[in-house]
Amino acid sequence: MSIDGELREALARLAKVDKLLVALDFDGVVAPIVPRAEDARPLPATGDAVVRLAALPHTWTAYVSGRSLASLVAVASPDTRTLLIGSHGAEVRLGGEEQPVTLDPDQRDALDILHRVFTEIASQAPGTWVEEKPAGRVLHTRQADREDAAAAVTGAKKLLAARSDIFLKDGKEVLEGSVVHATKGEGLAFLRQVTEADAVFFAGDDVTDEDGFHALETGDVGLKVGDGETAAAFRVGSPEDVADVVDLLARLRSELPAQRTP
Ligand SMILES: O=P(O)(O)OC[C@H]1O[C@H](O[C@H]2O[C@H](CO)[C@@H](O)[C@H](O)[C@H]2O)[C@H](O)[C@@H](O)[C@@H]1O
Repeated sequence: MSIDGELREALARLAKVDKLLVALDFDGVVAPIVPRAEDARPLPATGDAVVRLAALPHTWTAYVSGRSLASLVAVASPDTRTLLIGSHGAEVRLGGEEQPVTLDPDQRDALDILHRVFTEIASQAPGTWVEEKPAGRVLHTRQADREDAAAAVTGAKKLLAARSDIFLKDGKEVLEGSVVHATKGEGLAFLRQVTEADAVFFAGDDVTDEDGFHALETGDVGLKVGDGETAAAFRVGSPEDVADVVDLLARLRSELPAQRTP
């Protein structure tokens, strides 16, 4: 892909900041969307650029994902330098050290109810299935007939409408439910704080990534992948394009004289 001039300029500016955080959503950004969640894998070019960035001084890389940490680690195989935000902000791994989510008794009861509703719906809608996370459940509909998928999501939302302790989010052919209120915006703000980054690059493709784009500040760069409304300043079409962008950022930053000596 030829990278648009304004995006190229923004990357060149970003590459020069003292402390840089490069944060990427996983599914649909680092890894192309696939029918089965467990089959998603990073594009090699993106994974390689992330490793090169993480090796540079004053440069942090992060995956900011809706997946549970366990699922993210299984599919992304990140090295321990890459910071991880899982479950849309509810789980954190810094330097290989996990800060797992803990649930109180009321949240555990709510998770049981969420599990029962989603599994009951999935048992009646062929092609749907339920993914388990420490603080939530995901009703996957990608492999279902479109009418069955829509009916399953509508039915689940109706059954959970009165629950103020279960937070629902629409995603790409999924309905996510969580008993912990967390957003990628909070996840990014936390990473900005712990890394003391002077600027942040964030790329995302889904509606839940908009919380991340809204958390960006002056001097940051937001990159939307694919179609749909966005608060990001820049847009590319596909994960393959993201690979080109992250590779360019890694090259620009590694070419700076200050980056050559750790
Ligand atoms: O925030 P992300 O890293 O993008 O995670 C969002 C959800 O991603 C996964 O589901 C999505 O990707 C699957 C594999 O490509 C696809 O089959 C599914 O339809 C997508 O919605 C993951 O399974 C969820 O837990 C994440 O929340």
